[in-house]
Amino acid sequence: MTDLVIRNVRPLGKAAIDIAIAEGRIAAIGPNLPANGAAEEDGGGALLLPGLIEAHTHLDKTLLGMDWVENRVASSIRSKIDNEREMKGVLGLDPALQSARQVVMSIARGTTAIRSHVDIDTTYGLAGFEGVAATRARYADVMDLQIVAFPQSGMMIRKGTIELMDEALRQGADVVGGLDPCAIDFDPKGHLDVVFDLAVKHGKPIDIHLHEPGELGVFTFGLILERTRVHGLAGKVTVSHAFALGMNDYLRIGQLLDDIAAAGVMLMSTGPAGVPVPPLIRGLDAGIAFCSGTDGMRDLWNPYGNADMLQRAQILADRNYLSRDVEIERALDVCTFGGAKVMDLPDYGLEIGDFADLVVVEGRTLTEAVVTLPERKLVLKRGRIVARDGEALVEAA
Ligand SMILES: Nc1ccnc(=O)[nH]1
Repeated sequence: MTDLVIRNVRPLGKAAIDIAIAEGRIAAIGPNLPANGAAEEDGGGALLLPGLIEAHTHLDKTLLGMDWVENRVASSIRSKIDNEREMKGVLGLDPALQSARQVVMSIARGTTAIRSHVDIDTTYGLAGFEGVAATRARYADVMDLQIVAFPQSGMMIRKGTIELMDEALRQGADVVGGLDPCAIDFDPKGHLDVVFDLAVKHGKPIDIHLHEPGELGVFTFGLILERTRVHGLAGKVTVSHAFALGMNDYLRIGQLLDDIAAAGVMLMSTGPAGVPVPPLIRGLDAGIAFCSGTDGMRDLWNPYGNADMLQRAQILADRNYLSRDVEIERALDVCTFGGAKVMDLPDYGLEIGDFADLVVVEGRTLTEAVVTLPERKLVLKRGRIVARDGEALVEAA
């Protein structure tokens, strides 16, 4: 039985058709579909996209909805980590409430799946994980939420963190995180052996923050690729940020991108200004799966971000100096199909049988939508309308 028919939408910019939805999935695609008494929505000739995928953020620590906090921290990663760990307690940040606020903002912007890194450290223990896990349960029918157990303050340099990581994974964290094995943890072999051992023990994928620049990051990449091959984890390992791949040595980086593709390691880039970034088109052409994300937003690291993955596609395209429509569409693809691949989301897409995780936006072409960032007219999760005209239909408080 059909539950909903969305009329006159253009899937990925193609010719206008109707979409029928039944039991949370796309049941039919074609012109003038019968409603058979089901609800109907008029798409008005707008674009139809699969749900946007937020594949890298930090839901546990956004300050959304709280008082403004003046950022006075030095720009080094070490300073940000230490400042944040201290200030979270001072501010009384509540990971369950804060993550709920960002999830609702994401829904309003058309995101239907989120991968969030969540801090695990010896100061707060599993509090962040428990808060975001509560949010994951609360919004389970409107958002796919993956939790990465993330040793933000380091693992080898803070005794007791490994045990907490293990416990978070035992309690249902979905992904094993890691962070700068050399630059923050001062023990690349120790750090990566623990990360890969935890992944094998719990049967979970890996997503490692790698801010390490240049030679240092290239060195760490070698260790990650080696372990990915040895453990047979192709398609299960993501390296986030990967700034080293922006290094100005095209022969070397070209070879490394090919090695990353061959190992089945995936990449996440937010397209930040001011730091080198992995070359998107070269990486995609090498066959690497890319995803993107908002990263930390309105938090103690930086004041920016609005959880809009359409805007993220624009930032990613702009940062990679893309101006041709076909290339800008590839940046959008990273924020839809790329994220779904990295997160291993089943039945994602716009084919019959896929989950009806959908976004309707104005735009003559996909590139125009990336450029103009229209309000999301309709957002559906598993066939249910969860946002309309830019407003989420679920609440945070
Ligand atoms: N970009 C980042 C945000 C939060 N934590 C990190 O380690 N990195």
